[in-house]
Amino acid sequence: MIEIRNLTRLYGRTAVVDDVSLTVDSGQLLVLVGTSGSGKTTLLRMINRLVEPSAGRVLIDGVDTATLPAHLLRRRIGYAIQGHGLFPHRTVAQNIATVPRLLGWPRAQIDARVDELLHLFQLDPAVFRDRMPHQLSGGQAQRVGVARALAAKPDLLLMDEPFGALDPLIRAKAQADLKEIQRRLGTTLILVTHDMAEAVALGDRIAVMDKGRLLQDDTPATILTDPATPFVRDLIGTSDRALRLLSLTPVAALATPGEAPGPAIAPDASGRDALAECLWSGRAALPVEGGGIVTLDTLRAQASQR
Ligand SMILES: Nc1ncnc2c1ncn2[C@@H]1O[C@H](COP(=O)(O)OP(=O)(O)OP(=O)(O)O)[C@@H](O)[C@H]1O
Repeated sequence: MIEIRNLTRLYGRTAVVDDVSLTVDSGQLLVLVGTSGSGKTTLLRMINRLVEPSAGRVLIDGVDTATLPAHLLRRRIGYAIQGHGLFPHRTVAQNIATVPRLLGWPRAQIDARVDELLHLFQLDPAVFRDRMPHQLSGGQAQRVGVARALAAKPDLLLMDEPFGALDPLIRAKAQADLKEIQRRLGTTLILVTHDMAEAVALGDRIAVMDKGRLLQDDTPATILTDPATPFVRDLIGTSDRALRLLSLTPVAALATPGEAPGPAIAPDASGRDALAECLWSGRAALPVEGGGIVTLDTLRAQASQR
């Protein structure tokens, strides 16, 4: 569990992070959103002490991080940034191996871990192990950056706009992969993004910042239906909030008894997918694989402010 207590960072007399308190449970994915310059990166970097707080504390599993040497703390916390930050003169394998080597893992264990991660990110080790960063595409480099952050199996992973440079298709795939990996490994994850769709797709919780202050910290559904301030409402955007809300719910949770004609939809598709299929095929109800139907009426009720 991460407990951020009254964290403040001053530059000169300006508080760029201003008395922020937040708790992130183990295994949770918290997304930090906010306008440019609102203090997201500074808050993130105070957690691994790349930036020292001016006031306040960070506790990881009850231990005050100020009591640990900063370089040891950073080896325990994965950190991935936009533009990947790979070491340009080291191979992909050497980049991924950075923290395990610092931690003194045996050679064979490091090699096995590098291959495991390359497979996980769909990069064939035979092809990519010995490549240099300049021989990678932007998307490949970014995946290697995330693999490096995960290498030593950190319990906590901090990510700052990790998918910023990816095209929309690869980005959606990378998001799905990350969520799956995070669930499987039970990693606690704090991720900064500008992209509200990404925040809604990934976050167990979304924390909204403005001018160094935390405005709201809630589930995506509550942020969408009950924004705490006009700023939060504007940030999440009002035009497609109904669709975002639908994207949060799997069809299985919307199914009701009954029968409907036409091809069935998968139970793990989202309500948004179901709506799109209804509109596209001109149907008012779809059968759900495994039983039941999802109707336009149910989708309409789900998509409105409750
Ligand atoms: N080393 C520094 N010295 C002085 N001011 C700084 C320093 N680092 C950050 N700031 C200021 O602190 C504020 C918050 O910056 P921060 O990078 O945390 O914001 P952000 O929300 O991550 O922004 P973005 O979304 O644009 O990355 C900005 O106004 C920035 O100019």
